[in-house]
Amino acid sequence: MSAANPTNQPRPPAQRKQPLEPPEDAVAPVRHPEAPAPGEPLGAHYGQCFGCGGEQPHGLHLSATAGEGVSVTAEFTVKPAHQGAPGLAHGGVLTTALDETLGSLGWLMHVIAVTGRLETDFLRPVPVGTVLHLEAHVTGVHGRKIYSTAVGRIGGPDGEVAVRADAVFIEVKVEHFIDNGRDEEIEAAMADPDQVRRARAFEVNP
Ligand SMILES: CCCCCCCCCCCCCC(=O)SCCNC(=O)CCNC(=O)[C@H](O)C(C)(C)COP(=O)(O)OP(=O)(O)OC[C@H]1O[C@@H](n2cnc3c(N)ncnc32)[C@H](O)[C@@H]1OP(=O)(O)O
Repeated sequence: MSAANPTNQPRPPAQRKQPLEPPEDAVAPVRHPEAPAPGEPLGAHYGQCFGCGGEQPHGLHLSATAGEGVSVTAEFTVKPAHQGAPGLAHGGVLTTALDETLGSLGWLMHVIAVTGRLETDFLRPVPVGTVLHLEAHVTGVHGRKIYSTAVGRIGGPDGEVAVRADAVFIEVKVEHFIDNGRDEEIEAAMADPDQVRRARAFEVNP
């Protein structure tokens, strides 16, 4: 009997861990013709997002920039509110930074996708005050599954690798949010006067 599966019953398919590498018949990701140009900041997809929103006082305020192909770079400054051990970033916060960076790749394909599986490797501790430089790109697309990978470096694009992650995001329709999110936030987001942000949330066309 294993600790991860104490009853040793076979898991139903939906609960089985899915591979993080694209399958052999995966296709290359396609950059949308109207995606932001390389070097253009992506901005926040939602003001209240803990990862990128400007309206979350203790959020990460991560800012992502479009790269070549289907890739992004991002920066996140570790603040005292992000500590786990004294003076060091919490691992869950670092995973959030990776998740947010990977999540922003969808906008380059004009696809809405949510994290299905995300695996983080923590290679170096990250002190408070660090500017974590992140890079993420899509490695393959298979149906609704988007495979991607990200790395976080200390101080700049050539800094020491502190964290890395592989992920599978699953493409969803906007109903995923409308049907599952709390009404008051959904209604406020739909009334967002920022047209780009609203388009990114609700009017994304494949
Ligand atoms: C307000 C709106 C704002 C929006 C702005 C943009 C948002 C950006 C937010 C960014 C914030 C940062 C990002 C965040 O933090 S996003 C927040 C964290 N993530 C979530 O909350 C997702 C919760 N999970 C679900 O809702 C469902 O389970 C989903 C939608 C994921 C799938 O349920 P659904 O019933 O739809 O799918 P299906 O069962 O028919 O499967 C379809 C295919 O997918 C494969 N599969 C399924 N699950 C997994 C898995 N876990 N790993 C790997 N693969 C998986 C499955 O094998 C199948 O493959 P195949 O058999 O076809 O080969």
